[in-house]
Amino acid sequence: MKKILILNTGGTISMSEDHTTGKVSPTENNPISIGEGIFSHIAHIYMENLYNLPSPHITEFEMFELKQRIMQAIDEGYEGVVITHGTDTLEETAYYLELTLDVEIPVVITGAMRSSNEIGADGLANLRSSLVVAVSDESSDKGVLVVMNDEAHTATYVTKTHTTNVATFQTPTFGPIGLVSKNEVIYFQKLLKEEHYEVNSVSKKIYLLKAYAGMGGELIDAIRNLGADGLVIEALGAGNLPPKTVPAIKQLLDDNIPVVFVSRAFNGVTQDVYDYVGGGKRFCQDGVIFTTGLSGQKARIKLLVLLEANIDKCKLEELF
Ligand SMILES: NC(=O)C[C@H](N)C(=O)O
Repeated sequence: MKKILILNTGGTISMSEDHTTGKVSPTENNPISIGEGIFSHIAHIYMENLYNLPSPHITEFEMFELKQRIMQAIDEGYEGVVITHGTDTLEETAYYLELTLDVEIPVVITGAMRSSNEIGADGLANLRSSLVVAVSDESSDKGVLVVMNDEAHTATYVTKTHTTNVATFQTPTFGPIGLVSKNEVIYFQKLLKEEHYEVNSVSKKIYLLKAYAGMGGELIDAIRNLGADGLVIEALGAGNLPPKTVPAIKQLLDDNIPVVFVSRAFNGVTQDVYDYVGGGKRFCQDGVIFTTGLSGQKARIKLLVLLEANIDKCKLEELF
């Protein structure tokens, strides 16, 4: 049997509901800890409580420490790692690990939409599926995987699509890459591109803004005044912004602060098509970086990782 490390970081999977008030909160004894015993037929399991944080409390510091802990786990001879995490920011941690870990062993991240003592609680079921994925030899070249609701998704493209539904994690453009049955995972697809960067610090300030009709440049100016290292904007359509934002964007670019556009639309990629004031064509000529299919939160993680890895700013465009 394989030796698997489970790293708990918190989230609903580690919480319980107070049946009288309906409040859901972290408990002293992590309810997921019984998984070590009940799944001992799947793997030799070792469980560690790294944190007990709701995922809105997770920052780049915890992501970095988690990455370091996984690298240490490889030296300790673990053959797979399963991370339990709150679902709100799970996709960001997953993508951070995807970009910063260059490892052969399966790394799987999971969570739950219902706390441990709610009817239909999904935490243990997701943990079981994650262990099935982590012990499979076929999982080793698939990058960091998000396993929820009997599906395996790539960290790069998966996103939380529903506030409460257990089928919340989806990959909008092409679906899950694998399905988990009782005893095995079956893969149907694989990511074409893998990229890894060496990160040894947590120091950059990257901001994320969403565009809207009538938007001006005030927030963009404020972000520049905060000493931003980079800005990601969820732009309109294929990559356009209202005209009043143009001077503020130009100022950022003049100051050599990278600006990345994703689309606020749910599907599709950004493209420099429109040649009007605020149109994507002009922003692209000015030096704004356009992304291919990443969401705002993922593009933010990528810009953060690239800058922490000291990638030359003139290379950023080709890496997006
Ligand atoms: N389902 C969950 O885990 C949501 C919770 N608020 C968290 O992200 O910690």
